[in-house]
Amino acid sequence: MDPVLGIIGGSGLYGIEGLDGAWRAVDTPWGAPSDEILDGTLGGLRVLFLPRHGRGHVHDPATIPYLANIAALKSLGATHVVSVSAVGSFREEMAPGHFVVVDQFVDRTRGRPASFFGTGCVAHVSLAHPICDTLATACAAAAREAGATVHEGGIYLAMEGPQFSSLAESALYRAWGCDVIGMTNMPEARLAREAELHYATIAMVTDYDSWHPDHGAVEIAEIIATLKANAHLARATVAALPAHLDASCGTGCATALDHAIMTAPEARDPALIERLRVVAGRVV
Ligand SMILES: CSC[C@H]1O[C@H](OP(=O)(O)O)[C@H](O)[C@@H]1O
Ligand SMILES: Nc1ncnc2[nH]cnc12
Repeated sequence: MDPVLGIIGGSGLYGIEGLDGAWRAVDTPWGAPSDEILDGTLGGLRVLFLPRHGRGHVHDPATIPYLANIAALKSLGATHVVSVSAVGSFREEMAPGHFVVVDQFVDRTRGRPASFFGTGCVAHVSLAHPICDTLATACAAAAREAGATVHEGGIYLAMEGPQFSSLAESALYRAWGCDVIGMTNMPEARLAREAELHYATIAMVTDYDSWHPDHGAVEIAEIIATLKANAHLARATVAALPAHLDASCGTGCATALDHAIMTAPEARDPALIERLRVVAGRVV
């Protein structure tokens, strides 16, 4: 099966230059995604682009329709999903303007729907390695080719927001060993794994969060300025990605549901099973 690349564009990335295609409205059993999806071709590969916050930045981190976003990409045939996200940094060496291809998450979000499964069909997928190793390698190679300074590996702390962290929280997350902070990659990564999609994140550092003694509080103006200054790198990275995509996977993303469903076939809720066909049709 040829790979189909879904790209979820975060803050500052609401379109993709050079992606020839059409915006398509998609509906899912979990409602509409954040926006229409740009379905087109880039570098000979089918690419599906979805602006996470919607064009014009309409959705806040807590109310982004994460389930619909992942279901919509899956229903259009995505096999891989790359998140492009703005983050704050907890490390001096991960400076504003740098890209971090993260490999782990700590999830501090609260109350966001975080699973396609539930009463009537219970499933437990592994999230020990939430990032697809092969896809992350491709992201790092593409970002380097684009001319970005790239850090391979890093722990992304997903906070609830929408306010930025307090100084005490920032110091605590840093002491925990986290590397970058954002508000959106959870539950997105959980849902991508449940939908058996290869998922990776290119985190673009926009600021030093609030722990840094030489920098003041996080200001949105600083973040937007850094995003604008590095937009060309994000665009060039996305353009370079198709050539680096490798359909192989050592993480087991595409078979994540093989032994995950606990509910006996005769005890399953037919209505939930019907909805699940969109994301888990291989096993339900
Ligand atoms: C514009 S700063 C805060 C905002 O940016 C990040 O979103 P995304 O991952 O979609 O780029 C961060 O998580 C916040 O939602
Ligand atoms: N410092 C920060 N905290 C949370 N999300 C962010 N996105 C960009 N910078 C951030």
